[in-house]
Amino acid sequence: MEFFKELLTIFCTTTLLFGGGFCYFTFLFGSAEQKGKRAVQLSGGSLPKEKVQEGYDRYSSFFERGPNGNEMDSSDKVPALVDTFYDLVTDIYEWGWGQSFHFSPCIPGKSNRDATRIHEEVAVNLLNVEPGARILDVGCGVGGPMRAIAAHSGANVVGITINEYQVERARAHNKKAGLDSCEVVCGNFLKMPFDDNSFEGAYSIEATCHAPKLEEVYGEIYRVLKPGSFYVSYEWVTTELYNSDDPEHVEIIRGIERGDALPGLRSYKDIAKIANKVGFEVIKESDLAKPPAEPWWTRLKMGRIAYWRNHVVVTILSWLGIAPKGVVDVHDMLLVTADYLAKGGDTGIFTPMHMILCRKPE
Ligand SMILES: C=C(CC[C@@H](C)[C@H]1CC[C@H]2C3=CC[C@H]4[C@H](C)[C@@H](O)CC[C@]4(C)[C@H]3CC[C@]12C)C(C)C
Ligand SMILES: C[S@@+](CC[C@H](N)C(=O)[O-])C[C@H]1O[C@@H](n2cnc3c(N)ncnc32)[C@H](O)[C@@H]1O
Repeated sequence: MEFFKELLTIFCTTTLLFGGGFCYFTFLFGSAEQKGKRAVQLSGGSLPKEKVQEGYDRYSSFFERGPNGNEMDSSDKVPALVDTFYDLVTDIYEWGWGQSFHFSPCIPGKSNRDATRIHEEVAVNLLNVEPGARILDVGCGVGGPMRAIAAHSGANVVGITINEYQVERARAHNKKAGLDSCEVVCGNFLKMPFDDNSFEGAYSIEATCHAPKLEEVYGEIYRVLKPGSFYVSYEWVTTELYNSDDPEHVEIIRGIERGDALPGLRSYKDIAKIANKVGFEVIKESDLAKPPAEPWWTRLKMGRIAYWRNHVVVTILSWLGIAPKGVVDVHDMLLVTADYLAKGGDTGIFTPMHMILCRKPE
């Protein structure tokens, strides 16, 4: 009898320890840095749970076909694929990165959250808009930048994203923040549902890199801006250090494209030419990653241990049937992507913050 009692005590203690440990791991450690999502809430966006694996397989097979091993070259398919990509990654991004889906230079003594906000405020400061002005966020994600920019500038921000799930998330965050100066629309930025000359400013943060032809999205932004107003963009580009004859460079850039749903990274040299082509005057252009800015990829590298912990959390949750099947593959893809992005930063061949400031002439 005594023996059974002891056995029961050992069993209960072990269960408690393991169960408690797992919950702690998942709910506390596994929670979003900026409290957007928790590990147990990971979903496949607008995709039904049972379609997540299929969505991932469809996404990854795109990069195994076509010229250069990248079927994203056939541009009419890109918006739908980008939409699927954001169904797959939005929750993981929010969980592991926060509500702003972009990089920013590290600022010694400041948190990642502050450095992110400052990078967003830099963009709207360049637009020179008055409080109450109507401005456009091209490719707004779940609205991290939009909320920071509306609060900082007093402008009314309209965001557009192709992904329905992001619209839902962004609206919920806006409501929670009590920001009625922010509005979110679901649509394609290559064909925007807005009138000509209807915005007093526009910005895009690490979003137009998804456009197969930059002139299409820049042309649309030009159309909806009022004459005399400004547009600022943070572009993902290859830098002057990129050498297309170096197989290591090519591998890094392909790795970035594959893990970030990009139809093909452009060279920094193309951006101003395209802006001019659609009618913009180019006021300023610079790579915000250049010194004295501190490396933007430090944050990615610092997170490596956390990403491996996340891998364990995602694997267990998927095995328990809490997270959809397929989430493990998506997370694995992001693990690899993080390495390619950090290599792009280390070698200096890639920047996610090539800034261009344009003006629509009067
Ligand atoms: C602008 C774009 C997205 C940029 C970044 C916000 C994201 C690029 C790579 C993403 C991540 C990589 C590793 C993930 C990690 C394995 C996981 O555990 C937690 C989330 C990551 C850190 C995730 C977060 C977002 C990124 C940094 C592109 C798409 C144009
Ligand atoms: C990396 S996220 C950046 C989001 C936001 N700018 C931020 O910094 O948090 C890219 C965004 O561009 C959007 N996007 C990509 N292609 C699009 C398209 N054709 N039309 C509308 N939005 C698009 C995605 O849905 C996503 O919201």
